[in-house]
Amino acid sequence: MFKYHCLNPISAVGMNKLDENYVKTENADEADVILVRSAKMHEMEFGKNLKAIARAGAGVNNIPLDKCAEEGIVVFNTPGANANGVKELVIAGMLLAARDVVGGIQWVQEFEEDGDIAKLAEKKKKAFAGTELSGKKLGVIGLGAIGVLVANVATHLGMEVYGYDPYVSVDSAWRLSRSIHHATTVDEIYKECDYITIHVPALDSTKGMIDKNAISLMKEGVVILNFARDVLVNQEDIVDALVAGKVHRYVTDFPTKEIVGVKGAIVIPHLGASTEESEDNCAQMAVAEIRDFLENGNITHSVNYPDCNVGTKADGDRITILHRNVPNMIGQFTTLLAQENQNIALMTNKSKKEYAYTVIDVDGSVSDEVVSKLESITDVLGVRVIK
Ligand SMILES: NC(=O)C1=CN([C@@H]2O[C@H](COP(=O)(O)OP(=O)(O)OC[C@H]3O[C@@H](n4cnc5c(N)ncnc54)[C@H](O)[C@@H]3O)[C@@H](O)[C@H]2O)C=CC1
Ligand SMILES: O=C(O)C(=O)COP(=O)(O)O
Repeated sequence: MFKYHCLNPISAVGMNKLDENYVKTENADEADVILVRSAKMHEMEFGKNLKAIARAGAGVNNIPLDKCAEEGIVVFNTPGANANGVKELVIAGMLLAARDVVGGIQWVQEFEEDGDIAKLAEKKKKAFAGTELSGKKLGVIGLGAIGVLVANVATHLGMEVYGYDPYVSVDSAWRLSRSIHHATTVDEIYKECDYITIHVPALDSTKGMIDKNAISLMKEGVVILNFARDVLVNQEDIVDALVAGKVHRYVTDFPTKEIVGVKGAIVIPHLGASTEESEDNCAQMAVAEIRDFLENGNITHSVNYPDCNVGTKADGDRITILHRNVPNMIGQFTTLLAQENQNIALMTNKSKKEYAYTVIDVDGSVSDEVVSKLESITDVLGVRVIK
């Protein structure tokens, strides 16, 4: 029996895939697994039973990944599961920036009842007119799940698309339309493009990347779209650029006290992934990941431990060990199991940066004493036996 706790509401389409072996708890301290969307977890203390955190979504900057790794907690996300939802809103954002659709709708709503709205609209409409996307240059920074979709669809709107991502994955590169211009520096995007959209994670290396220096390289009247994270854009600098007219529109999915109410800012209340489809996709993927991890020890889409898939367990016990990626760990595990007269049927070890994961299937059953001995090995961070 596993206990799960939800820090945000998670779609029932996913939650319904948890069977009778899973029970909900309102007490995070006793949970085996926590499901979360954007709730901030940095200040949380984690209970001793916690084995996994599943982020039903892409960005994991709300979760203390290293602290979790050190406490033997595997953190998962759901790559690509909400990318289409975000892509569609980015396109809407570009259209809202191109013409003053929002201003026009507000004007109609505020119209006094005794006037001739049809006649007045024809006089007034020039105030809300704009430009078309077709023929404009779009720069996409970050060609992951979302960036690739945005880049490809923009080509169908007649835009000339520039893409920049020095770490692009092979999968993303395969998915990218051949007509996308490969920018080798981010400055090329800043200098050439009429619309610039960012789709990178919030990391130390990306925070504040759109600042006054970056903006100074951009075209007069550029449109910047940020559906990734507020911290990627220096809030003071973007406000100054909007006030000065250098940036025509800043479309963001992240309200901050600095940007709300600034002329030229189109601020959306973090709706990128808030579609039925994205919420269902994320929840289903998150639940599948935690079930496979808790029931079989397999890791898929972890952001702090290596992925590792050894299939379902055979008749004997399966030992899973989370540990630091340092020499002689496997030697110590196998020596200990040999001393305990355990025959190893299967063994896999995977590593990712500072952390590693070893799965060992034995023919027999593992005692609590063996688990304690494994736990006491230096650099071991978590041991579990799946019976
Ligand atoms: N508004 C919303 O509701 C949503 C926002 N997001 C945000 O969007 C971000 C991107 O999401 P996905 O595309 O799904 O993630 P992803 O991980 O598939 O793609 C991120 C891409 O950024 C690239 N990258 C990293 N550093 C870079 C740099 N300095 N310059 C250029 N490229 C760089 C990576 O190589 C990768 O290809 C997430 O991290 C999250 O913060 C994601 C989903 C929903
Ligand atoms: O997946 C992401 O990174 C998002 O920003 C979506 O966040 P949400 O699940 O809507 O709170």
